[in-house]
Amino acid sequence: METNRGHAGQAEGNGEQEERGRQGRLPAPEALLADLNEEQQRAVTHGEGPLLVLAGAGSGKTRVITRRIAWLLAMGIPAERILAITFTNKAAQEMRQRVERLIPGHRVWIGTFHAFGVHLLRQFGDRLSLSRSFTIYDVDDRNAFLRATMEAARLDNYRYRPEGIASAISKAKNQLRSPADYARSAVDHFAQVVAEVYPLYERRLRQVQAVDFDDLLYLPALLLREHEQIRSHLDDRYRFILIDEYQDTNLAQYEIVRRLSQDHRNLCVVGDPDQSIYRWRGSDIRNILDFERDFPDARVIHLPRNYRSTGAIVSAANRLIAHNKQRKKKELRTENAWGVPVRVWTFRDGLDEADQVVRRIKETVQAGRFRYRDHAIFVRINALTRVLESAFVRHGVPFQIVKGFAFYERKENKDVLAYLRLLVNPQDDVAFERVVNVPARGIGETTIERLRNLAAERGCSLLAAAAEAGRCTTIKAASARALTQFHRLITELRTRLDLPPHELIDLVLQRSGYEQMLQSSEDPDDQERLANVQELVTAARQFHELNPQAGLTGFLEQVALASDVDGWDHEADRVSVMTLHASKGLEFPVVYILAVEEGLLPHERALRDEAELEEERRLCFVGMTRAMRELHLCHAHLREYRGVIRCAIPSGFLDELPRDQVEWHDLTSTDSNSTRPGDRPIVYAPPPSLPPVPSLPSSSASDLSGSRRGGKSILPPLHRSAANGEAVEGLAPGIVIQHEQFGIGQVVAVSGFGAQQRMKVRFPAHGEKTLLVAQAPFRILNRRSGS
Ligand SMILES: Nc1ncnc2c1ncn2[C@@H]1O[C@H](COP(=O)(O)OP(=O)(O)OP(=O)(O)O)[C@@H](O)[C@H]1O
Ligand SMILES: [Mg+2]
Repeated sequence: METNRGHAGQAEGNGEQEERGRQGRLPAPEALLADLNEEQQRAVTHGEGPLLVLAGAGSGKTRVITRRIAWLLAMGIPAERILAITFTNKAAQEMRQRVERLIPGHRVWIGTFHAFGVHLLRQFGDRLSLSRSFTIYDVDDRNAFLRATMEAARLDNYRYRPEGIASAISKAKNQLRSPADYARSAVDHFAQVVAEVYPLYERRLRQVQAVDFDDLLYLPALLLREHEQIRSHLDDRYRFILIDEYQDTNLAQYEIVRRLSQDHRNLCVVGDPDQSIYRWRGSDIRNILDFERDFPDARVIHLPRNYRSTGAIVSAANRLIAHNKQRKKKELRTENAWGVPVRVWTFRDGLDEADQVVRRIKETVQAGRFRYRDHAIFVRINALTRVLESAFVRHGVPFQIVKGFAFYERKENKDVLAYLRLLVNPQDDVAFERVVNVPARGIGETTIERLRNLAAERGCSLLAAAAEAGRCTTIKAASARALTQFHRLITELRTRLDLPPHELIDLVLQRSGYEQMLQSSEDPDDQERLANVQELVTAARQFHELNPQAGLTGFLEQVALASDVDGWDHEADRVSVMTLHASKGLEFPVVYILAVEEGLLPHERALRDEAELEEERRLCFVGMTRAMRELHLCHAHLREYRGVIRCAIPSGFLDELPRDQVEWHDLTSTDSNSTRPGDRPIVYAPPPSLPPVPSLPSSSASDLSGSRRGGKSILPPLHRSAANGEAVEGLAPGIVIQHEQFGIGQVVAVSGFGAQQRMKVRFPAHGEKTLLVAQAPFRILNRRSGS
């Protein structure tokens, strides 16, 4: 019996050295090497000069970084001379703790590139006319700000959406192209519009003392490029630089690294080109492939052995990735046991897939083979988690969906955060506009428009203009009063900036009337919103306890830098659900990858582009190589995606796995869960011209329900509630049903109870119908995703 031998979580070992560290004794340098193989030891003990560790998944690269930090410290290198960069804040936190266990009390700076960027800008931003209290705009803020910039410059009459222009600017920054660089190469009309907007956007951002997310890399790169004194100071300060997941650096990150390791070339990077999955965000795999060209004297170390996964998993992953043409040939090897075969599961539809996977996990846990926390489910896109959520609830299985910043993206929390941002940076016009009339203060859009004009005339912020509103003839007296009151509120609150962040949030909630607004609301959702903003107070308190010196600015910074995986609690005994992208660097005893289907994995975006297809294959490879003991790949015949139910074709990636080593299980018919090792799955070929289901005329929709394979319907039987006259559980607006006569439709309203329960359903081919639930012959097909 396999009893809880695996561990889930951030990969990188928990050897006995760490135990020793916990007991407070500093390990002798050699003790740090005991549980490393020869190549790892060479990497850890490498002296000065550039070092590239190029190695496959699960071969101990992250362990090398952690151990090398400890080694350098044990060799007497002062902590402040070491800089370690990880891919997520979560990974940084883990690494910090692991080093802490080896060398208690160390103070090495370990964080992401973005956090390092903030760190530099808070120190040296003044060289770029940036005050210490600058605001960090997230994507929403940035888009709103760009829109406002275009409106102010009367550039909003083009047919291009601000989001499109914003992402072109983002790309330019990641490639270190200034507005002038961009303008020089702008040929088509879109590029010319971008070239016109980009400098205005930059100028206005600086006026309001804000930076966007890309600036956190772009500006430090400029700083290091243009201020030699600062560059050489930092180069000297960070004598030893270590970077994990180097294959996913972009040009701006690369520039920062290069500039910091010019005089002291003690740069150690580790990575795996087969795991480069952020091309769409500007990552450039060439950074790792060209390392030897950039540093001709670099020492290159390959780690030969995978410690993470069973032989079966390693073999399957090897076979998949071998199909990429743009790669250096390399094979993972492991000395671990072969283990159980990789399994491919075929389901009827996505609902069935979620249901059966969750059920299987529950059975495995009940049988004592693994814990819930040993399991992870990966999906290509977030939208697929919705169906899983209800399956978990139905089966009473504890789970966590790793979408860390969703909490901070809730409207109410963004409102409260906007108040805080405005307190820290009164120039922050985006924050001002967000909260000036929340709660309602009788300040309408016309007033705001006039206030914007006033601010533009005076060349001041909206908040400063608000103080003067009374003197502006175009603003109505009542609105002007409201504006000056708002100005007074913010000014008063600003005098309390010395309070710890959670106390300040409390004060803001009370004084702004925000709490009162939610408390007195009749809307039941507002009670939940109230709970959320109170949770924000808790988050701030916890932050303060851990970082008593960081203050409100530190808290806002943490919020701004939060990424998906940061909210993940790897110690909780829950099944983890996350995107394949978020799974990078982690490991779990049991992994399920859902919806391994054409259009999802590989994503439809990649179907026509060979380079993108290879990136999708790498993404699949990353997911597979997270598994330590068991790997399950799932696909279904029907998949609901973007509110449309489609026939789904198994991913071509499944065909690339070693057929004789993978077990295929077809669960599309209730009586057959037979195992046929070595068999190909029975591929359900959809009729060639089948359009998305909801637009089907009802006759073809019933054809679909009659589709047969092996003599069995591929859909569940019709729900005939007339037979028992009961209300149907789980019926709610948004749910997609199939009616015997009207075909597929979406529920728009449900009313009444028991035998009297009615639902209003919109049928594409028949319009809206109100039906008595207990009488209607229908079945629930699926929830509508994206609703
Ligand atoms: N020498 C070793 N002996 C035993 N276990 C090891 C050794 N080196 C690494 N491991 C273990 O192997 C697993 C993978 O290590 P690690 O996460 O460092 O690999 P990686 O190369 O960083 O993987 P990835 O490419 O997925 O980021 C971890 O559980 C780690 O503890
Ligand atoms: Mg790693």
